[in-house]
Amino acid sequence: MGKGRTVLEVGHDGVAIITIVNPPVNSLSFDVLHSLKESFDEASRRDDVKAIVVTGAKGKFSGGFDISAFGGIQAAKERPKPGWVSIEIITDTVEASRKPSVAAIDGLALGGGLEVAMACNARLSTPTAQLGLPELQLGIIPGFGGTQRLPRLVGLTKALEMMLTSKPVKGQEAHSLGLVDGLVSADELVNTARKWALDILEHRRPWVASLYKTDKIEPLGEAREILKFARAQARKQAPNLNHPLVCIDVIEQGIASGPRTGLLKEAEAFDGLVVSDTCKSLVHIFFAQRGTTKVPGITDRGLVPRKVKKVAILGGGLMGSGIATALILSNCPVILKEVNQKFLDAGVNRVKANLQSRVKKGKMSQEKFEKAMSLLKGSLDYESFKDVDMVIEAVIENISLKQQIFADLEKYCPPHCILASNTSTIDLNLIGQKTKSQDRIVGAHFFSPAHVMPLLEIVRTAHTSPQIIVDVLDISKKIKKTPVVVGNCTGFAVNRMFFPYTQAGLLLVERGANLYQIDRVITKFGMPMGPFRLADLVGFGVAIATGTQFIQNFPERTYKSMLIPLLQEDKRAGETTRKGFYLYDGKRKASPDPELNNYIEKARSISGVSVDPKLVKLSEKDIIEMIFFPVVNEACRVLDEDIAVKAADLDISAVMGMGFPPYRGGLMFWADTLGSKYIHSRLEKWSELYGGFFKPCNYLAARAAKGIPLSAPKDQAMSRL
Ligand SMILES: C[C@H](O)CC(=O)SCCNC(=O)CCNC(=O)[C@H](O)C(C)(C)COP(=O)(O)OP(=O)(O)OC[C@H]1O[C@@H](n2cnc3c(N)ncnc32)[C@H](O)[C@@H]1OP(=O)(O)O
Repeated sequence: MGKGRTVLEVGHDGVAIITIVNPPVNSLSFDVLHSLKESFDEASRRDDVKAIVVTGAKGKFSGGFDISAFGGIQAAKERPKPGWVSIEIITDTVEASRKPSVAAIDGLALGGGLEVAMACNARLSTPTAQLGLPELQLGIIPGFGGTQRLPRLVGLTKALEMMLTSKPVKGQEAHSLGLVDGLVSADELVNTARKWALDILEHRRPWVASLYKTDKIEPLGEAREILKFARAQARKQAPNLNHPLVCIDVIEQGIASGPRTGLLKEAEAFDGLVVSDTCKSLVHIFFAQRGTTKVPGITDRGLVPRKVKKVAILGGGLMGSGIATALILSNCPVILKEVNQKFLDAGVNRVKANLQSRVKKGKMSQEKFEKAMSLLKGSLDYESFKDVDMVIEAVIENISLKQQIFADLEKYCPPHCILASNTSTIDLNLIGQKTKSQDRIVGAHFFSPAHVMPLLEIVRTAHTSPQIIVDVLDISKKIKKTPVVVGNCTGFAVNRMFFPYTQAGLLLVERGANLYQIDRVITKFGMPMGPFRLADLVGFGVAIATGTQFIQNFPERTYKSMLIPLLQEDKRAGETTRKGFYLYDGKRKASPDPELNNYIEKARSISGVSVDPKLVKLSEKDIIEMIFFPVVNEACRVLDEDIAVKAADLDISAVMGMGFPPYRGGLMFWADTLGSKYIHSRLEKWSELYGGFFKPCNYLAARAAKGIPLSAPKDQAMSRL
């Protein structure tokens, strides 16, 4: 069975409508591309066809090249010659057709989809359609002529912005940029496009080949300045990535040597990038992100999510107000409950401040701000909880307080209501102990700031009903969070994986490694912050509280350093006190503190360890491995205990919860590029030298023994073990 096609229909007016059909997003598979060429050839041949309209089925023009075909391209021994799509099909067949063509764009025209549209002689779109070239997000560059045509349609600066940020523009903006020639409502779209195509034929409208447009392109000297600036920006923003620079080079080639040379250079560069590790990693992340909502035994039962029309939040602190902000931003009415008027006012003001900062940045209109605020109601009692569909508890981490709250909720909320807790450390079974509603108790673990961070851990206990999980998955989609369904344990998936990150840092520093060098190397690897800068940001109060949880639950593998408590004792509690591992100025700029050595020496003597010359001169590679392999080891335990459903979910958790660089494919994907055998042997060695903290877990040992990837599903691995 083929993967999609185009359908050609010729009307009485002599206009051939070529429709791209490949659900769900009409992506351009090779079958679709071949069929597009055949449809154009047929339309050119047929005497009854005067002009052509290209459109997409069911309100979507096209989501671009078929990303699921990348794997095949990467594995293929022989590949078609560069440019057979961008030159032979898109340029020499579509754009060079003897009959004028108009793209009728509804829904989306992304990547290859927009590139096909740009090769047509005019474009019409609905005001809300999304148009963009997001290829860089996948580690490639536009490969169907986008690097050449977009600058010629919208100018170099805007084209660079659209490609380098991968952000689409809406039809309305596309029109003002000159990317589309007219805005039309969805019902009128195809009919208007038909007339437009005939108008071109009859010279009532211009017949434009975008590839040869010159009016929007700056003269070469000026263009080179703009490109130079873009290069500097790209190097600064993504120092580990090469493909943004390749994209800029390809654009430059087209401006300097002409668009056809540019097309060829684009095709060659695309062919090189599509097989790169960066592309493989980012494509993995693309599918892994969409895969988190597929939970075996839960989402395959045909359950339909129930509508959540109103949510109550308990606690207006940092987390509660952030969660309330996320909900009202997605048009969901919220009741925010606090224990007294002062706290309630503070909570409502936090929500207000969150939204106002959007208004200030120009991301939100005053009207939308007022609309969002009108969805928030404060409350000091449970009276208004009678008709809520979901409650999210976000009070301080105190077991008996939470137990009381859940017992109250059972009394005041309707029986269908989802009872969620945002706890990050307390066992959900304990929280629900005083209720008979264990089946509707679920964890909704947001990350701070909750209205900004994209991840939501949905924590299920052995009693949580599948319907509740399906409901919360649906809510996460509505509030634009990526959900990961995890099991109930200390730290769930993200905090559990994150814990050894700082621990490894502390162990190394006590044995003589340079703290600031560790942070530098880890940041260079691609993390937003190294373990020490992060600990400063989170604050030592939280670090010590979490540490206590881990010592209680995982004593055999928790490294008990006194460094953080010693600093805390001296009122150096991290960034909020302007002193932690670093010193902070008024602008939050961190600088190293020579006095830190005194604390390190004290901690060293308490731990009874001495400086190890090997650890004083660690290479960058060693630092990366000694910090991250314990993280990988913990992730293996998380998988072994079925806390996470699949390794790809941990990749997404690492990328969205920890800031692990997506271009390395997430934690487990990255680990598999190094191999289970290698990781195991390194950990084994270090555990002999430095103790149980590094000891490889059984899951890792078993896979290393047979050379099985860490991310291979358990059932597949079992058959090989
Ligand atoms: C040579 C060319 O220059 C190269 C290219 O064109 S590369 C491709 C460029 N295009 C893109 O990057 C767009 C990628 N897609 C997206 O951003 C989003 O999917 C979207 C905006 C199109 C739709 O978003 P949304 O409505 O939230 O639905 P979403 O869940 O993401 O996607 C729906 C399904 O379509 C699939 N899909 C989306 N775009 C696809 C694509 N280009 N190829 C293959 N499958 C695609 C998704 O995997 C998902 O499948 P699933 O239901 O089995 O999980």
